[in-house]
Amino acid sequence: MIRVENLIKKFGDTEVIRGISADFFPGKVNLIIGKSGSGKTVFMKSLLGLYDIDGGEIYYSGEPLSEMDFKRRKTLRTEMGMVFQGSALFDSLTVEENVIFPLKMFSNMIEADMRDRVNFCLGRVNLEGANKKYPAELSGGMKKRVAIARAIAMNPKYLFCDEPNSGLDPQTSIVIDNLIREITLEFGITTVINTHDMNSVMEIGDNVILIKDGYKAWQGNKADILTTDNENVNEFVFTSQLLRRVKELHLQSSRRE
Ligand SMILES: Nc1ncnc2c1ncn2[C@@H]1O[C@H](COP(=O)(O)OP(=O)(O)OP(=O)(O)O)[C@@H](O)[C@H]1O
Repeated sequence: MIRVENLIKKFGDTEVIRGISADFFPGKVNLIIGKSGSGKTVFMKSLLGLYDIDGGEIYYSGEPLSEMDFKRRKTLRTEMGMVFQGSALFDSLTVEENVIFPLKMFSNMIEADMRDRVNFCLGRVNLEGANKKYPAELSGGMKKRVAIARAIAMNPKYLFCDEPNSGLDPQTSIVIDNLIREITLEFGITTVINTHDMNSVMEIGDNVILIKDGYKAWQGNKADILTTDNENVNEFVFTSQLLRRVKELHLQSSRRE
């Protein structure tokens, strides 16, 4: 579990994250949504310990991040998987070399066990047999799946994904969303995803946090989105005609029941 208490992050005199508190539970997909520039990336980088924060605290399984020394932070890093925008694979390495990379860097496993783990992870993302391919030979969706396989190679407790669907078509996005959700549930991972993608929110949003101008403007789940009268949610989520219509129909049918 990750607990964030009254997180504040400034750049110079400008407060970019303005007192956000939130709990992220294991086995749940937690989505951070918000307009461009609202603070999603700064929030996630703060969680990862990439920024020194200016106030508040982040707890990993109850342990304050600010009190972790270098050695403890390094161990924590091995408990985190990351899927970056654009997949961030090493182009000169094969699929299996990409996935084995964190194991070689951070584990003491023997080579045969590492190979087994790589094959398990590639199987889990339905990429059996792709071991010897290079990223350039893969589609965008396949690259994302390799990135997910690499992110789970170390059996992480926490998984962070920054815009995992960027550059993917809607159908492939759903495949990736569902894969992340299945893995989150199956391995009891605490997953935090930054996204703009409303399809993702309605598909896998167990716990959704809307950030506006650096503060938490709303929190709920995908079902709550259809019923809330929070103006910030409606402004952000229902800019799409289609979603607005879906919400109207949903409210009409619940009034009839
Ligand atoms: N290193 C930095 N120095 C100064 N200001 C920064 C820095 N990084 C981000 N900011 C500012 O913090 C605010 C939040 O930025 P952030 O990147 O978190 O937004 P975002 O919600 O992730 O946007 P997007 O969806 O476009 O990625 C912005 O006003 C941005 O200009």
